[in-house]
Amino acid sequence: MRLFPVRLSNITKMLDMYSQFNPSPLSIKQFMDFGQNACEKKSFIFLRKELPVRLANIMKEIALLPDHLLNTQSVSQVSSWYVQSFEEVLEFEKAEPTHSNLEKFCNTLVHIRNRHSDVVQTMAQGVIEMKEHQGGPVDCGMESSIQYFLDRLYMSRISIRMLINQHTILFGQFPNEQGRHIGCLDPACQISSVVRDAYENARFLCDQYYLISPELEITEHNPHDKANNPIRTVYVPSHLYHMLFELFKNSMRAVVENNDQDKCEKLPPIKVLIAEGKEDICVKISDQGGGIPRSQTDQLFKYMYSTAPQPSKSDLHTVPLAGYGYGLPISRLYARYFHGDIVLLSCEGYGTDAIIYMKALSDEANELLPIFNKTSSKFYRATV
Ligand SMILES: CS(=O)(=O)N1CCC(Oc2ccc(-c3c(C(=O)NC[C@H]4CC[C@H](C(=O)O)CC4)noc3-c3cc(Cl)c(O)cc3O)cc2)CC1
Repeated sequence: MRLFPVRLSNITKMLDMYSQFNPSPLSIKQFMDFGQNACEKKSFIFLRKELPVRLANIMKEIALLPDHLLNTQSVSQVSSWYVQSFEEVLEFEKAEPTHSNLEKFCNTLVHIRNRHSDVVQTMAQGVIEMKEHQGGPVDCGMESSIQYFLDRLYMSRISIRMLINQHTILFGQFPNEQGRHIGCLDPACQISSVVRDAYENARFLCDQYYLISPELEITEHNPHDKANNPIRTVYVPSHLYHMLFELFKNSMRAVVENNDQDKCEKLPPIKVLIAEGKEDICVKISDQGGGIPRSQTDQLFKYMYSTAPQPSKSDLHTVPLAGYGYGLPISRLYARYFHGDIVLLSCEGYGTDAIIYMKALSDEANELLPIFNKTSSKFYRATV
């Protein structure tokens, strides 16, 4: 994207200024407390500073990428989206919080969210362009710096979309159609319902492609609740759904492809345990899909996972359980975003357990945000 000198120097100056601030992480409790007595002016005042800070922090890292990645058409496109969005938010830097400006700000956030909707696919395309341009395999130093960068880019993107979604849902066109939800947060998210929802949708794809799918068994364990009511927590249901949908697709692919259906009438079921402790809420997905060697488990979290097919649009209908090679790493980012995690424990020859960890207490579920500083910059210099 060619920028005129005056515009370029202005952006550079503003980037340097805003990237000197550290992003301010919020906890799920803070999102909830604010949302219960939501004030649009306060949200506007906070976001017109916090959004440029988060944008500037990741834009400084985009600028540090190696030229043969940064100069690909796709990564240049992503970079220009960030520049445009950064400039659009800065137009409100000194604006009065009038009704008209608040409405314009909300519309701008919707526009920015839509502009960035294809960042993940476009970055995947950029990595492919870089590999094609290089003509050979990417060395492990380059792969680890790309892994480091993409983890931070997508975590930053998750956090920016969380802030935008909260503001546009709370103060947008339909503020009163939320029921008990506070923005995209559900204060009483029933985990087993999200599990069933994700399972049914993954099963639909599995049946479409393999004409068969494993059954689901759910067990809940909540030692603090004698009545053993369904376990609920304050969370973003769409984040939990994203993680579960990816993990169910992987389990179904392994179970169907690694069980000889001629020999056994039924496929072994996928078993899900939901457990609530004092510190963690865990969702364990256990399958008998044959497992993977311990030496290969880390590979599954790599954005450049070698066997992940790079589907064309048509492929996504014909090979539905495959992804762009980003399903698992991004699912782990969703878990880590609120200080949880996803862990894979595979027993080669038998099957795999995938465990989603979430914080049980909303005041411990703090955003985990990438911060641009000398340490992160050194990482790029060291491995490029
Ligand atoms: C980057 S991504 O997120 O987009 N994505 C990651 C996922 C990948 O697809 C998959 C899916 C399933 C599996 C798989 C196997 C399996 O396949 N075993 C048999 C091979 C074991 C190695 C063996 C070899 O040595 O090469 C060759 C056979 N066994 O256990 C699992 C499994 C994995 C996850 Cl993560 C899980 O949650 C549950 C599971 O049961 C592997 C790969 C698409 C790409």
